[in-house]
Amino acid sequence: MSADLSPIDKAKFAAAKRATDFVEDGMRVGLGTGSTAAWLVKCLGELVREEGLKITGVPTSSRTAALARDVGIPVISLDEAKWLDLTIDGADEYDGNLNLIKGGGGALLQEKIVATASDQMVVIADVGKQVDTLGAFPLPVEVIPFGWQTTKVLVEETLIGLDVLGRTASIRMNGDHPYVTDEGNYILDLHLRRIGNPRQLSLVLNQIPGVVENGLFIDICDAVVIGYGDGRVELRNINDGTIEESQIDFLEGENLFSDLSD
Ligand SMILES: O=C(CO)[C@H](O)[C@H](O)COP(=O)(O)O
Repeated sequence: MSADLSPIDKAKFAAAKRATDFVEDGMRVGLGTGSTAAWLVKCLGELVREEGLKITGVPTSSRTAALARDVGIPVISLDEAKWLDLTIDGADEYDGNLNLIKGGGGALLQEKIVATASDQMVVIADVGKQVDTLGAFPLPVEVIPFGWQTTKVLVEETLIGLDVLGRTASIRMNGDHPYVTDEGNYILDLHLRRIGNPRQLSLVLNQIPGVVENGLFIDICDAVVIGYGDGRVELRNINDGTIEESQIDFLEGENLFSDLSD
């Protein structure tokens, strides 16, 4: 059955499965959003249903909340949990310092709040997300709908003085209308190509009126689990610099592979 999965899905599954090793009984766990995080939620659901793992999940989007409930993970809000032991989430890019671009799935605001409210954040990703310098992936910036076109101009003008290669922003669309986030906001995607100073960019963007949050995660991620299509996984820990390698057996996912939906 695993032969039906694309190499990229196998890599995502392998990273997600390995990341379940971080989850222990009694933990409050932030559940990320996206196709890699969906594998994690499915793997955790299986552990809850079949091995009696006792966790409480705090989802980072309405999509993840629905999936978590579907697979049997008890779900509470961040306000109910207040603080989390661990968040596991995907990413659009990660660099050597484990700084991230997130928000390709439009959930960056809840994802950043939840990850920041966690003792530990672990990113799960296929190796294609690894970059030397952030910025090839368009940087998502969540803005309030009121005056968004003015905010877009302000954002583009702000980029002029910064260490980036591209300086245009586009409004993310859903068919004929702007894409609307779970918080009722819009997303501007910034086409920067190269971000020379992610920390500075993140600070500057968040000072622009109308900007709610940006998709740069600086000093938030503690470890990344990198999956490969052949089942190999690498765990890179930013705090102690260690790299651990292991191998995931795809037979462990047989029951999950019948449903590939996010
Ligand atoms: O930030 C995100 C959603 O807002 C996702 O984590 C990111 O887009 C990666 O998604 P995928 O695992 O589907 O590649």
